[in-house]
Parts: sequence; structure tokens; C-alpha cells
Amino acid sequence: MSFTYDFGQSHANAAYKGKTTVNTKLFINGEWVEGSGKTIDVINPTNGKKITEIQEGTAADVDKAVDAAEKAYKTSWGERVSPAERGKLLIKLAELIEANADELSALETLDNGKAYSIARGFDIMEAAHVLRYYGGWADKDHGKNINIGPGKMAFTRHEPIGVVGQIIPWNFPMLMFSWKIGPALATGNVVVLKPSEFTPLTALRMCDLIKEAGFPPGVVNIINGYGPTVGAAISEHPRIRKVAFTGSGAVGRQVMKAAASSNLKAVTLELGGKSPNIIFDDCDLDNAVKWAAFGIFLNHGQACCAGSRVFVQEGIYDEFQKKFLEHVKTLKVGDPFEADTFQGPQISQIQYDRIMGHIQSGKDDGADLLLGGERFGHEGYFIQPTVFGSVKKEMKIGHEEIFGPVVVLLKFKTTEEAIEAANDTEYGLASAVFTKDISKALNVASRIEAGTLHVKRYNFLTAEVAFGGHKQSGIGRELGDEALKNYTESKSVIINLDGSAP
Ligand SMILES: NC(=O)C1=CN([C@@H]2O[C@H](COP(=O)(O)OP(=O)(O)OC[C@H]3O[C@@H](n4cnc5c(N)ncnc54)[C@H](O)[C@@H]3O)[C@@H](O)[C@H]2O)C=CC1
Ligand code: BAL
Repeated sequence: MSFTYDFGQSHANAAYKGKTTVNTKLFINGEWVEGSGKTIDVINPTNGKKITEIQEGTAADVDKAVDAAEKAYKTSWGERVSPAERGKLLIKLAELIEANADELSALETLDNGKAYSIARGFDIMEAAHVLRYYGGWADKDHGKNINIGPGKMAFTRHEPIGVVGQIIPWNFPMLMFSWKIGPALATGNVVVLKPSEFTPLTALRMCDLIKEAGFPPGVVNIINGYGPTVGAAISEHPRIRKVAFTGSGAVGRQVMKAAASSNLKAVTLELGGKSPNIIFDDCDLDNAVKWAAFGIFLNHGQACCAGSRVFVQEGIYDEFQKKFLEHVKTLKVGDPFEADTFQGPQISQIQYDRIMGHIQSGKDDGADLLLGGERFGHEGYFIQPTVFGSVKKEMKIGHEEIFGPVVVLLKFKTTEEAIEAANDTEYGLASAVFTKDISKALNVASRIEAGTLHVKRYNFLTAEVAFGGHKQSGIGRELGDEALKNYTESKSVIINLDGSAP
């Protein structure tokens, strides 16, 4: 079961005019295998029509994948292969992504609705960057020697955990795939991964490239399916020793409970945000306006790190608001295959309805609707870029994650007031500060409760820099060398050098 899509024929404006063929079965032990017999429709968010259907996996398929992964771990991966060899394969996979970047970008755009120019310029190339980066780490994750005195020595080894489960969302399908498999494979683990049921296509296409790169069968296994079945089976599996999850806080809690009540597997969670972007009177206003818009409207607001609360100091508030609205009106919404489109559709009817519900609550609560607030166009799940002013924290749009193209502007007087308001949330993922005063920026940096603070920019996600949340935005860090810790067990080896008796 596979499907072929001809971009040249279906999208006159597509930069990529070729075809793609995606196998829509499950990928276990390096082979395409049948699922339960049931299928999941994959919907094009640009028009709401079915693109294709994929096979639905079950808990029994997760079992089969774990069997295959365990076998691979014991025979052809883990500590049976040199770290340098693991690194070589990851770098080969990065090269294959780059060689197929146009096709993968077009597929991501079709499945997710994100602008092709952004998929090509960021998502796909950054996924390759992440895999190359972790390929480089594979033979550099060293333990250490510890001096414990004469006649003895001690050292630590960083060993792989074994079979790891990974559950990813739909907002950055290829990127989240790379964030998950990169550090796991570099450190010698084997993977059972569930893509989002909304955006499975690039993960499935990646299976061909994983085979082509030369990874042994069973090292990466991909099980399509729904959260409460396949996702839950991964979280509660007794032979999966670690689970990494990205998605909603509600499901993150379920994953953690399942991990605790099964085999106490290690858990990392990358959850939501309501991130503050603090803009001081002394900033470069035009730059701040552009970065603030990029901070919220990138990926149609479907980013956990989106700068969705923009705090503007009172001296420039009116001018900022005027320039911000003018700039947002220039961001093109529409067909994601058009070269100059910035914002495409939301991922699904469910997300569209959720976001429109938030917008309605903002209107009902008396916030000033300054821009947008309605459907864009006549088909698909497009929403106009929406800006609310005069928002109070107590309003639902002032404190709940919206995960859509909706931003709230809030006025502040003093630095203290801005920091207090910015931290007045259970989230703590990202943040930003715009000021020309470096001391002020560093003061804010040290006091903001968030995993990332940008100074004079927004949304910088790169392989080298750790990413993750304080408070209820998550547990653990992805990216950078910090992610390697998620996938290794440290073993202390203590040696009696002279063999003396106790
Ligand atoms: N942190 C992030 O990057 C993301 C955050 N979200 C947040 O979540 C909200 C809802 O979006 P959803 O698609 O419903 O997110 P979700 O949390 O339901 O889905 C994320 C992943 O978890 C899986 N999943 C669902 N139920 C599960 C379960 N019981 N056990 C294990 N896995 C399960 C899904 O199949 C998907 O692969 C969004 O509005 C947004 O606020 C959503 C996607 C990504
Ligand atoms: N989930 C990782 C990147 C983001 O959504 O902002």
C-alpha cells in the first residue's frame, strides 16, 4: 500500500514539480508491514480533502516493533557497533534529507499546510542539521575518570538505555522526528516512534531514507496510529525503558502516569507555552515589530514556543501597536505552495474550532479586537492573523495557550511589573526581550522563568542549543549536548587496583 502524488500536476505554482511516493504501512524491522486492517484518513488542511489513507497500528504492532528493536539492540546496534559507525549513518541520513529536500518540503507542505518556502528553508534543512549534529556527537559522549585515591580507580560510562519510545506532534513533523531520533540513535538506542495521526507522511517517507542510509533493520520502527491506542501502548510498554513526548500538557500527564504505573520508564516532556515577549521603550522599534510578528505568526501560531503575549512599555505602546498592525497586514496568508505565502491553514478542523473558540472568548470578555478574528477564505482551516489589545490576564486569551495565529498585546510601565506579569503563568517555555540596554536584557534574562530567552529576536531553534520548559512547559531538554543525557544511563565502575582484601 503506497500512494504517489504529482506536485507538478496538482500545484501549478509548486517550486517542486516532481512526484513523491510514500509507503503507507507500518515500518517494523526494516520492512513495510500490514497494520490492523483499519486505516486513518490523511487530510489536506488547505482544502479539507483527503490526500490518502495510512494503515492504523495497534498495541500488538507496538509489541512487534519492540521485539524487532530489542533484537537489533542486542545484535547490530547499541554497543555492538562503534559510536563512529552510528555517527556515520546519521550523517548519511542528513545527506539523504538534503538530497531529497525539495520533495520532503513539498510533502510536508501538503500534509501540514506550512508554507513551502519555510518548510524548505527551515524545517527540512534544520532536520538534516540536527541529524548531522548528533552524528558528530556519536563518538564524543565521554564518561570521566574520577580520582578516588591510591590503589583504586573509578570511571563512568555512558551507556544506551535500550528500546526508547517517542511520540511526536503535527506542528513540526520532520523537525520533531529529527529531534527525537538524532540523540537516541547517536547514543546507541533503538527507537519505536509514533508520528502524529494528522501528519504521518514525512516520517513514513523517512523510512525509505533510513533503509537507504544503511541502518540495520529494527533500529528505527514507525507505528502509525492514534494516541489512546498506539501512543498509550508505547507509554505503558514494560520493555520500553524511556519515553519522549511532545504535545499537550493533558496528554503529557497521561504519558507520565502510564510510565509510572508500568515500569517506571524515564520520561521527557515538551509541552505548551504562553510565552512573553517584552518590548521596552528603548528598543529598535521597527525590528521589534517584525520579530514580534515572526514570534507569534510563524507556523500559523502552532508553535509551543510562540511569543503569544507581547508586553509593550507604555512610552511606545501606541506607536508599536500601529506599526505592528501595519506589518501584520503585509504577511501573506493563503496557498502554502505560493512562493510568498507566510501563513497557511491550521492543521485540522479540531484546531480551527479550538482557536475560533478562543477568539470568541476574547470578544466576549471585552478585549479589543484590533485585527482579524475571522475565517480566511472559503475552504480549508485558514484563520486571519488576529491581534487583541487591552487584554487582562484574567481573560481566557490572556492566560491559556491558543496554539493559533492569535496574539495579545499588554501594556506595562516598569521592568519589575513586566517581569512579574511575564512570570505570572504556569508555563515557562520561551521568552524574549527587546532593548538596546544590555544590562536590562541580562537582568530580565536572569529573572524570567523560561527555558529560552531571546534578546532582540524570536524563534531561534537550532541543533546546538538546548530547548525545553520550566514549570508546566515540560521536563528535560531536547537539542544540544543536554539531550544526550536523556538517552544514556551512567554507570560507575570502581576498581581495586592492587586486589587488596577488605
Ligand atoms: N508542545 C507542542 O509542540 C505541541 C503542543 N500541542 C498542544 O496540544 C493541543 C492539542 O493538540 P493535540 O493534537 O490534541 O495534541 P496531543 O497532545 O493530543 O497530540 C500529540 C501526540 O500525542 C499523541 N497522543 C494523544 N493521546 C495520547 C495518549 N493518551 N497517550 C500517548 N500519546 C497520545 C497524539 O497521537 C500525537 O502523536 C494544542 O492546541 C496545543 O496547545 C499540540 C501539538 C504540539
Ligand atoms: N515543539 C518544538 C518547537 C515548537 O513547537 O515551538
